[in-house]
Amino acid sequence: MDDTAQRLKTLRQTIDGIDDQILSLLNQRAQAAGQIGHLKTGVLYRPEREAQILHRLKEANSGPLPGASVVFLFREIMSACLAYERPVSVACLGPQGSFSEAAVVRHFGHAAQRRHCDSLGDIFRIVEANETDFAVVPVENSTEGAVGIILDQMVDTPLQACGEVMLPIHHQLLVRDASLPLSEITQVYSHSQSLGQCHHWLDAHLPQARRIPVTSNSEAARLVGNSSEAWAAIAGDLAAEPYGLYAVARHIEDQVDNTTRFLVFGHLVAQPSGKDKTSLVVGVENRPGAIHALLTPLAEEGVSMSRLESRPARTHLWSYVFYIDLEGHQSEERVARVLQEIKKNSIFVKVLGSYPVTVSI
Ligand SMILES: C=C(O[C@@H]1C=C(C(=O)O)C=C[C@H]1O)C(=O)O
Repeated sequence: MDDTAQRLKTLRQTIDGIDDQILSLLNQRAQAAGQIGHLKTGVLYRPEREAQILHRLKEANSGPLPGASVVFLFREIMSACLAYERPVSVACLGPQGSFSEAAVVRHFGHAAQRRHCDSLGDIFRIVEANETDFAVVPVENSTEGAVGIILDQMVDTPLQACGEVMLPIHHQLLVRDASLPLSEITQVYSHSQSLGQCHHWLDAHLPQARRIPVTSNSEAARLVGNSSEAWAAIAGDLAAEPYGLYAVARHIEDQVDNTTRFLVFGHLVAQPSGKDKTSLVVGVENRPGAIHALLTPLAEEGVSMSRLESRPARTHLWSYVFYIDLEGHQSEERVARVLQEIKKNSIFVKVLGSYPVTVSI
């Protein structure tokens, strides 16, 4: 055996020894998590505890593994530990291969059971009826803005927001026959948000193709996979393989840092994690200075606002509701004081929930 072969053998023995230790530790961890599970009632998943674990390990990490890998691996470890007791079930927009599914996996890990819904309209109802533990819904995109149908439903649902997910969105042009020239594509299918996010690329490269909005990107991929027409779909990587499609153009989104923010909804009230956000919907009177009065308490209490979005109220013509994200948990005193003041200056307030900010990877 030459010197290199000997070194390879020794290093592989070292790795085998480390793997044995990791395996034993993982099983010890699953058992400890299981014992905690027996002390709980209801859903075992605790978003604030998971966020604290990920923040702590990311900060404690001295490398050489990057923080993103540490977060990814421990997310999966927690997902597997939870599934050993009982996997969480999560409703998301489907069919298989959607960005919503990618958001579920990014937040809950691969052990989460996914329930794919045909339209965004069904998702809250499924969790409200206890058919799944949670729902993950898209609320805003960095290129296309708010997802209106979800904002409207958030006002009506009794569910609580208990987590957020930031997902980088990269679009691919998917076709059944990889040799099909782009100039021969007659129709391109996708969700309207995604068609909007790729608007400039489509003008430049597929000017002849009709753009057809459908309920989701993966539904677009499914349609194209089932047809022998010269059609294309715009969707993410996950949607290619299940429908027998090939990516003939990659990263066709107009903005390279295109990101969608999702919220997790469930029956669970997330406890403070130390790094939280609170989302609310506020209706104000249509009078001069109403918004100013609404926002003044924030400045006075030093509470930052990370989002302010207006949307027409469906009850009165030309009245608006505002979607506001504040930094902090509603149980923190200064946030509670701000909420009190906002209540005084508005027609109605609905606190959608407080939840840990996404742990970036
Ligand atoms: C073990 C617990 O339950 C679940 C599993 C966790 C884990 O694997 O570390 C963390 C939070 C919960 O989702 C706990 O609450 O501590």
